[in-house]
Amino acid sequence: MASVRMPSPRLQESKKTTRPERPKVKPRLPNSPQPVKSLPLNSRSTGSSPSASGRKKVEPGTGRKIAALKKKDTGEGEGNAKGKEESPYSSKVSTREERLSEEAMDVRDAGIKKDSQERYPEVVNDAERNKDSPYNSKTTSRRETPAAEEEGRTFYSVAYNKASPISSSRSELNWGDTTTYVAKKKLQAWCQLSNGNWELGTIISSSQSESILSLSNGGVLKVNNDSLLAPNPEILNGVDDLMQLSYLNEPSVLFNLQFRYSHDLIYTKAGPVLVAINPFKEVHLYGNQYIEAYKNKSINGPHVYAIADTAIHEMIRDEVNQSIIISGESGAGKTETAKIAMQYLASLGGGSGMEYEILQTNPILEAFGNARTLRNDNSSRFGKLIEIHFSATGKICGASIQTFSNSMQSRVVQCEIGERSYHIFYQLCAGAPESLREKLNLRIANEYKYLKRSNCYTIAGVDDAERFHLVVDAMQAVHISKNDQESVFSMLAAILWLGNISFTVIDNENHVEVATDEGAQTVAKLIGCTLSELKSALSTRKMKVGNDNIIQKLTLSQAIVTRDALAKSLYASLFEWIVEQINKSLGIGKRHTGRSISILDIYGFESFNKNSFEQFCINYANERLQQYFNSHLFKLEQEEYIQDGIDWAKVDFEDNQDCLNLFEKKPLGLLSLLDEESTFPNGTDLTFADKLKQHLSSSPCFKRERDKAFTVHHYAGEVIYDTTGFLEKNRDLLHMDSIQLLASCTCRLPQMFASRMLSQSVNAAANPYKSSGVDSQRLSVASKFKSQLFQLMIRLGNARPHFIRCIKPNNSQLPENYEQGLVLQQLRCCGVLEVVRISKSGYPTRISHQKFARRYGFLLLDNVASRDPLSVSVAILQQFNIVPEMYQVGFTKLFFRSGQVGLLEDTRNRTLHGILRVQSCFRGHRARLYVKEYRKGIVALQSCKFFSFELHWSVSSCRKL
Ligand SMILES: Nc1ncnc2c1ncn2[C@@H]1O[C@H](COP(=O)(O)OP(=O)(O)OP(=O)(O)O)[C@@H](O)[C@H]1O
Repeated sequence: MASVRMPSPRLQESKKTTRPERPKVKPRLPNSPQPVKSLPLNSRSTGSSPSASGRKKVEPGTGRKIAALKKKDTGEGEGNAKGKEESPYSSKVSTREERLSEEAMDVRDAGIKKDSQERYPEVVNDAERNKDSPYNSKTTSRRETPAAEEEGRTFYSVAYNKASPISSSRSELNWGDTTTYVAKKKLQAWCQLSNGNWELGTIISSSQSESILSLSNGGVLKVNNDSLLAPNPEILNGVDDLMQLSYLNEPSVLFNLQFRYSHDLIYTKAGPVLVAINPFKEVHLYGNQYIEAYKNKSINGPHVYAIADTAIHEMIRDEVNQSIIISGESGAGKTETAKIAMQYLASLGGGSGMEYEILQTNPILEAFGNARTLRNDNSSRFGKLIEIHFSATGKICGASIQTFSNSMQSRVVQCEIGERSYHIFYQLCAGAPESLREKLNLRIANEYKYLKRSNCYTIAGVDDAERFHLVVDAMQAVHISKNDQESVFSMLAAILWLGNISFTVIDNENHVEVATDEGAQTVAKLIGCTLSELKSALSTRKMKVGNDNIIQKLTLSQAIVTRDALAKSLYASLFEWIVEQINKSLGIGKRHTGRSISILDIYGFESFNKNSFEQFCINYANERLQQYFNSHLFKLEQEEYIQDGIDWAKVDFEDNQDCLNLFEKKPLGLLSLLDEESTFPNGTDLTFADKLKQHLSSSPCFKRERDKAFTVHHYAGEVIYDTTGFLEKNRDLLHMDSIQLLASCTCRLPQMFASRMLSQSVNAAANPYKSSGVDSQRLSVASKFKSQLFQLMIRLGNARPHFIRCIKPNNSQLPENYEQGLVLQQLRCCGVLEVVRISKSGYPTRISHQKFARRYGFLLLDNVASRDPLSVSVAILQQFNIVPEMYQVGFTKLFFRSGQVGLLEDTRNRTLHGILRVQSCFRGHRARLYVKEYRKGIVALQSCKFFSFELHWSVSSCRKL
């Protein structure tokens, strides 16, 4: 943890010159008793208050508008809506006397409901129905909900009480010294269960150190008081920005997201970050109606559209490039989110036809770069940055795509049981027309050994043949000619047939010869070489020893490695070539302004039971992105503080430079040592692991493990890497004989691939990590990845970022299933909790002086009617003895440390609660007096009537007589 205490020359300068004088806050007089209109401050009632502590104002009506759009989309009827609005309060049956005594309470509840519905209509209505919500605990009575913000309401005076200062140690709720109160009021708190999940429990008894809580399943739990965390007021359930939470602890963040997710509100802001939870089902949040609504600003709740909208407007207004950085683990929804953002940009910047081409790149890239994995049926095995360029008038005029991959090609020859190779292979086998099938000698997928190994050929609900036609159409749209398309399909078929090539052992030393079968013959035909050239390239190796050229026969295992390396290399080159063709087609038009919006869809941090080279590269990339993310967030915070003239030097932020040094340092960093070991002919995964332990043990982010493993302390947690396969994957060698084979082919694509490989190996000669011998060592995979990453960081550095963090709620890819532990782990990994932490360590709650004065001014003893909001605010801070470290007074706003406003809010609520009690007592008393008088009057009247009746009776009886 690096505590950043930078001198702020800009701040100091502004202090001298432009800065208006900051209000002087009188030092607190610790021992002077302060009469304050409140109940004890250290305690809070059952977590419910209409807090306005949030930094951002909730847009009134946003949810209602979303709900209205949803209804329009789904055709939901009016009756339903009415049903939803039914209040549990309206059905309450009570006697007149009860109603009289509860009048004050009813007014209060109505206030809350009105306030809630105005602020979060969709959430409040649903909340009432959602009995399973952890917030809707049965033990929490609505009657305990404190009063709402209702400025116009008149209150009577309240009992005075001595104020307890809000101490710095109480930034989170501390139960220690409020035990009796806590137990008596049935307060709630977050407690962690043995399975790691958090639950909201009701405190039934509490001592100095421990509390006993009752849980929703009827069980009880004894926990240490220190482990209890404060819940947020109920009114904050489902807020659309986590920063609005008074208590920014993990369970509160988790449950707020869950609350929204359960209402199909999959997007939530975490300050500057958009959190998107994968619904794994169709949610009615997209389409033209929504695009129009976001465009017209008639709704502005958190959404990918809102992010894209901000990006496009800021690009035009400030003439600054923008980037939308989407990350998350596999299956979290990054690719879908990227498509949604592209859809919005295409809709806003469309008109030239280019937007259609850009959208058509998706089916191509998905076909060639996505595959079914155990975690995602449509998993992208590469990262991509799509940069969309705009003309001066804000119209799309071009785009370019950059891809990032670390050994994506290995999937071509091997993938796990139940997974698939790249979609395009299955699409080609299923959808190629007859003429193409004949030309390529195509078979069905399960006749190819490369596809057969994982024993998975189809994906539920996906028609590969149909997809093939979509890919062909998309290729057409991005101007890949019919000839080129055919060449691409020939390469794909050649790769498949390569896998079917078999070898015959010809001597005792296990040397082999390529069998002259259908496999070899078809490959030779498809790439345009002779059968003998192919056979020699796959079964022999030419070597130069001194001045002599020697031909060495390969053993079976060497031949298989050579064949597979050729297949992988062909696929990697083919993918690169396709991206290049797309880029040519999307080439930037003449009306280019130099302004762009880049969408980055990149794999998130990964930590599995077994972590290999792929996770090593991915996590390294994420460390870089995290540093960028942190420095950006920190910068944003800093800007706001400076703008308001407050001292921002007290904000800490997590610096991951040590971890980056561990990866990047030369010559003794993980990447350098990996490249060095990869070039040693005798280097093995074990010698690599030993070298790491020998040289890097002093790094704070490195830990030795047994055998071939080592641990890295990443920003998102510790990951144990197993070095098995590291060297081979990093070398990604292609035998020079194979390159020469491709160079000698008559077909255009293999020729082109070969010349590129040769030029890369020439360039690599200038690289200190070049390989020796005749093998073509292009740049090592890790080095190539690192240089791609540096290019990416340069591009991002020139743009203003917008972050979207995708979260996978469960591993089964099922809707309505929210696994707390899984979500929490991702929130940590993707930096959402870091945002929250940075905010917590700074001053996350910001309230304008006007709003603060209006909300809390009535608590002051003095008459403040004539005073300006700033001095009212300062007076409130003084009266409540809020410790100066807990807040800063800005020019326009007050900045509070986390939890401070929650405490102030409690005071306000208790005060209002007291007022209501006094009101109800008074009204009860008045009502009783009234009833008494009334009864007296009736009795008097009745006695009169009785008298007159008696008189009447005696007169008429007399008459009868
Ligand atoms: N907004 C959404 N609405 C509906 N379904 C979604 C949404 N986002 C994602 N999904 C579902 O989740 C699946 C996985 O999403 P996606 O492929 O975008 O994940 P990813 O994060 O890109 O994964 P990977 O890193 O493996 O490529 C999609 O195929 C889709 O079924």
